[in-house]
Amino acid sequence: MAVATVAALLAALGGALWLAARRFLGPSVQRLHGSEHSSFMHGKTVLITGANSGLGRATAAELLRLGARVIMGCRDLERAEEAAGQLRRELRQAGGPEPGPSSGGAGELVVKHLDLASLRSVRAFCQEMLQEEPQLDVLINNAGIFQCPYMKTEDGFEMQFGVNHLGHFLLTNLLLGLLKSSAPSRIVVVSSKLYKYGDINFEDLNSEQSYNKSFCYSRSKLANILFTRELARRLEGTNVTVNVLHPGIVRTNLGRHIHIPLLVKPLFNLVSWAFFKTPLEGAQTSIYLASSPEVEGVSGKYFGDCKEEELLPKAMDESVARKLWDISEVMVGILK
Ligand SMILES: NC(=O)C1=CN([C@@H]2O[C@H](COP(=O)(O)OP(=O)(O)OC[C@H]3O[C@@H](n4cnc5c(N)ncnc54)[C@H](OP(=O)(O)O)[C@@H]3O)[C@@H](O)[C@H]2O)C=CC1
Ligand SMILES: CC1=C(/C=C/C(C)=C/C=C/C(C)=C/C=O)C(C)(C)CCC1
Repeated sequence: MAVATVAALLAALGGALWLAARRFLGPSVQRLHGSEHSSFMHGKTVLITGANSGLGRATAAELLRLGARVIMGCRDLERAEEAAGQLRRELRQAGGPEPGPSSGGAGELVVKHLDLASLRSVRAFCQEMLQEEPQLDVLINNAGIFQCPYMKTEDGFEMQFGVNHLGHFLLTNLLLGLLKSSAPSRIVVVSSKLYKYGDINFEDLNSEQSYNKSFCYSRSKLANILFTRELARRLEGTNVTVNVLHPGIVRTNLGRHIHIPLLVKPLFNLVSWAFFKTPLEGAQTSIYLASSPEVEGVSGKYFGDCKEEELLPKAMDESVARKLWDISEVMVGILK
């Protein structure tokens, strides 16, 4: 008995040491543009949805470091201002570009209210953008909600489809004119590998007949990819590109709706700490698509770990993409 206990303790200790070594001694994140500050994105204005947390926050931090002017489109202004304050402090401490009248916007961070679960909010946000912003070089559709209980948006859409797809669909469409007049410009869409388990059921897009939270998340992420491919087709010849990515499995707040019993939570935390990407690691493909000259002119493609990847046929079905576009236009009330 004593031998078994000692063996179990030694195994646990060995496991913990191995995990710690993996985290601390493993390769640190390979930053795309080096660890030094640069003016790579100087003069560019970037809008990131959901930039107060996780991948969006890490993407904002890196693009600021590269000299961009970043607009954070967030639903909770208090959380957003808190994140913005931290980002500004981090940038200052690291000696990044100091925003001011002569900086040309470099390192400037702007917070704006945007609730993607409300078409009214999306419209008001875009109106403000069009009034105040003379240019928009990069739009990053990053915000997302994962496996929430059945809920509806202000306009009666199932929440995951409403926020992850429809809110961003309206946002992008209302900002297209500004993106076109700022060309060359880019749109980056954050999807997920879990798209593989989704289907577009046109008969019940709001999941009123049956709701499966995993399936609905996957469906919304498949919609992100179909939207990207249809938009790329529509944007041919405009010098506005649109690409979609999966970030890998990343330790963020996305799992907030997953219920884990209190007693096993520390174990889940340990596992996610050891095996998930950090937000900075997960954000690399978003940063790459937003800023790298390597993808200039590339459009309609799917990326992971900063490389193009193949899609399943269901994500490349042009007739489904067109039908989804048409129905989404009706759902969000875009008048032609
Ligand atoms: N983490 C992962 O492993 C993976 C993430 N992804 C995708 O990455 C993206 C970013 O998620 P991640 O950083 O992980 O998760 P987080 O939960 O950390 O960030 C999500 C962001 O989206 C915002 N958001 C949620 N609902 C709305 C809304 N109605 N209006 C405006 N903003 C909203 C959140 O705001 P608030 O803080 O106020 O809630 C938050 O800022 C998502 O699209 C997700 O699907 C894809 C694959 C894997
Ligand atoms: C980080 C973390 C959690 C897990 C989150 C997960 C598992 C998120 C998965 C997201 C994926 C795979 C999204 C794909 O699009 C827990 C266990 C909730 C609590 C401990 C901290």
